Amino acid sequence: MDPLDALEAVIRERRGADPSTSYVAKLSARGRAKIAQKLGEEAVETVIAAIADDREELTKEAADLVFHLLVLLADAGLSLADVRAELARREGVSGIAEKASRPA
Ligand SMILES: N=c1c2ncn([C@@H]3O[C@H](COP(=O)(O)OP(=O)(O)OP(=O)(O)O)[C@@H](O)[C@H]3O)c2ncn1[C@@H]1O[C@H](COP(=O)(O)O)[C@@H](O)[C@H]1O
Repeated sequence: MDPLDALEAVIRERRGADPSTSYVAKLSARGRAKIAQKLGEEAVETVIAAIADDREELTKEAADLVFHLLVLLADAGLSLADVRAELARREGVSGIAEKASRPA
């Protein structure tokens, strides 16, 4: 199984766990605004690592960012499948536009 799909499944399961033993449950219990705030903080930390050209830190912050995005998506009842479908739709749209702009 893809590691992101596996993490998404764990997050869905842990949302209902005991907040004293689960970070996902604890954060989810604090509500959508708090989850979104954490995502924003991780995004800022990712930007700082990128600007500092610190590849090791950027990798870690990117992992934190993706993890918190998955927690937010789960809270909103959305999934990676929804994001993949949107990306595929855009790829389809741009693919059609690219073909249309090519000379016959
Ligand atoms: N991948 C992660 C993961 N990445 C980051 N984090 C947590 O995200 C938090 C971010 O750090 P911060 O210092 O910003 O946050 P904090 O101080 O804990 O919280 P605040 O009080 O500041 O809001 C840390 O507590 C990290 O442990 C994660 N917590 C859990 N997972 C995975 O999620 C799954 C479920 O975890 P549990 O819900 O804990 O069982 C497991 O597979 C875990 O490996």
